[in-house]
Amino acid sequence: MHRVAKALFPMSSEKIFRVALRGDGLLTSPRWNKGTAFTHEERKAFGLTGRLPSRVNTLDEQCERAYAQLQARDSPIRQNSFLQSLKEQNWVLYYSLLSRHLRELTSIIYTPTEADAIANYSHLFRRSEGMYLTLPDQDTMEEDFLEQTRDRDLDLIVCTDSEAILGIGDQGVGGIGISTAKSVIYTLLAGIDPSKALSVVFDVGTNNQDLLDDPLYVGWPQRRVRGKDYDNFIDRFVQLVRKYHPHCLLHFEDFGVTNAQRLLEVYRDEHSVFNDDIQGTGAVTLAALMAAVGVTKSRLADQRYVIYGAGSAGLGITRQVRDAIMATDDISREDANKMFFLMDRYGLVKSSLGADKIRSELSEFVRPDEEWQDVPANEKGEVGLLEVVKKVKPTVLIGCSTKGGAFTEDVVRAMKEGCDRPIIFPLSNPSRLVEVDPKDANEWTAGKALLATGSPFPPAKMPSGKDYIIAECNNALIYPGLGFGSMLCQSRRMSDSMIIAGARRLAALSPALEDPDNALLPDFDDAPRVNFEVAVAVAEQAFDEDIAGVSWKKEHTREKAKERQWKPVYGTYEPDEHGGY
Ligand SMILES: NC(=O)C1=CN([C@@H]2O[C@H](COP(=O)(O)OP(=O)(O)OC[C@H]3O[C@@H](n4cnc5c(N)ncnc54)[C@H](O)[C@@H]3O)[C@@H](O)[C@H]2O)C=CC1
Ligand SMILES: CC(=O)C(=O)O
Ligand SMILES: [Mg+2]
Repeated sequence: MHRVAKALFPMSSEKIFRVALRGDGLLTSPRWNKGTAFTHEERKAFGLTGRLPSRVNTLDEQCERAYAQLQARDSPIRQNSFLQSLKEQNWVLYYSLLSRHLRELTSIIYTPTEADAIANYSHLFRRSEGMYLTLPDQDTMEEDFLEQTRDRDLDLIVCTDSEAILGIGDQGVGGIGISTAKSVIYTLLAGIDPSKALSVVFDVGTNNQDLLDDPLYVGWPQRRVRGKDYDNFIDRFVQLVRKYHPHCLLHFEDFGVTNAQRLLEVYRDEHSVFNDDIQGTGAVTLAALMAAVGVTKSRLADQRYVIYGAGSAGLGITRQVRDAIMATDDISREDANKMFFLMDRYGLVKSSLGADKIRSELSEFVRPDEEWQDVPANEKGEVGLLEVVKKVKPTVLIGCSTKGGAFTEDVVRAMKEGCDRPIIFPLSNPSRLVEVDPKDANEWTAGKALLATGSPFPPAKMPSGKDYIIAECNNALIYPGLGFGSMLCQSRRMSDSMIIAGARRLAALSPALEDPDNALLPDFDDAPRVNFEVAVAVAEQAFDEDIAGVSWKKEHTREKAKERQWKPVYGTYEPDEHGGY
């Protein structure tokens, strides 16, 4: 989208804009459209008088009407479509409505409902929502990129190759829906100006046979391209971002497990890149664990960790927590690694499984076979979760396996036998894939489990009759702040210490600090404040490490962050005689 209007003052605090659009052009621009909120003076000045009914509405009234229209949609997926179309009409109204019903509507535009919207993308398709880069068209990538980004000052690009979407696997071109949803969350929770964000899908084919067989599938109907051709395609794009938008944060979302960590390692020293499933999930889980060990009055280093599902999220969490243990408790990497027991679809990650099953990235965490000789295994020599729990007596059990119900009653009860306050985080999304319903885990542990989930769940009842609020340990509670902090200070990269600083700030806001029976993490309704605090901590850390790229000083971080935030409020428009820019 080309810029057609300019703010007289910086975007966040200004109220007056000179706008070059008129008539239908203005009404069909989601960035500038106000619908019935255009004043009579504006209607005259911009050729809108005959295009709108007479009454001028306030934003409050518009939100009230839109909310009633939304509620008339009888299913979450229809509500998702309604909100998608509202976004295409009027950004201020869309974001204002979401902000007013944050918890309720986040579940519609993000997990769990967005997973269904993505799975049905080709059937729900109405219009473009970002940049579709298809592998066979790569020779025109630079032209296509400039077509959409020329004259735009981008702060953020969210991209996906759609191989591991939200726990529902390979979704081909429909994965653009996760790029846009994550980008919306950046605006909603961190105030990123939506006109400075771009959503991208890399369509490198799909191995989802249902999509390949679907005549209405709108993506490139070929099997996934891998290897050098894939790497070159992604690299072309990253180099374009570096060339034209050197300060823009490049956020990777839902890449497959064979590419996610690898790409992060390749690019993280070159540019400010961030992998949300690895780093965002690692950070929010670290914060929840810090809060949980606060409740049990122990240290991260005192725990025994079973991580069930050793993919991007599982390994990201493991490394993040391991690094925090090393940094906090002066423990060697080798000793810290020994605290973790990783599991995947073939059971415990142990040495006899061999390189065909164990990805090289897991090598630090492979358990020696000798340790498991006395433990029952199946005919393939695989050790299951119940056996691992009985032997290890974990104090922490984290699920990111996409295996709904994997934490069975036997497993949870066995864990409770080994420790008084089991810390159980079934993090898989969407809700139907959760490893254990938190209500059950609470019941099987007589209310002793400290719980957090990836998608929203209703409170569980404690034996006292009090509600136990299930913390939503979703990376959305932290990634917008991590990203905003990095954009704000234009850090050359997103360092591990910046991420740990963000996690510490989030943990310091835990309601469980006030009362151990409270939720481990702040309520999602508080996510904007929380992400703001995270952003400030992250940017301040970048100054401390001397990787901030701005000329202002560290002590101005908070005020700069406030100034920079985009808010969904209408300004006053004046015609721009000179055609804007
Ligand atoms: N709460 C949050 O903020 C986040 C939650 N997630 C969720 O975590 C889950 C995994 O996501 P990613 O790590 O990105 O995917 P991934 O595909 O990288 O990892 C999944 C891992 O689980 C393993 N797995 C599959 N079936 C299994 C089984 N039956 N038993 C044990 N392991 C099994 C896979 O082999 C793979 O290694 C998804 O449901 C995703 O939605 C992911 C990122 C953030
Ligand atoms: C939350 C998220 O990033 C995921 O489920 O993949
Ligand atoms: Mg994700």
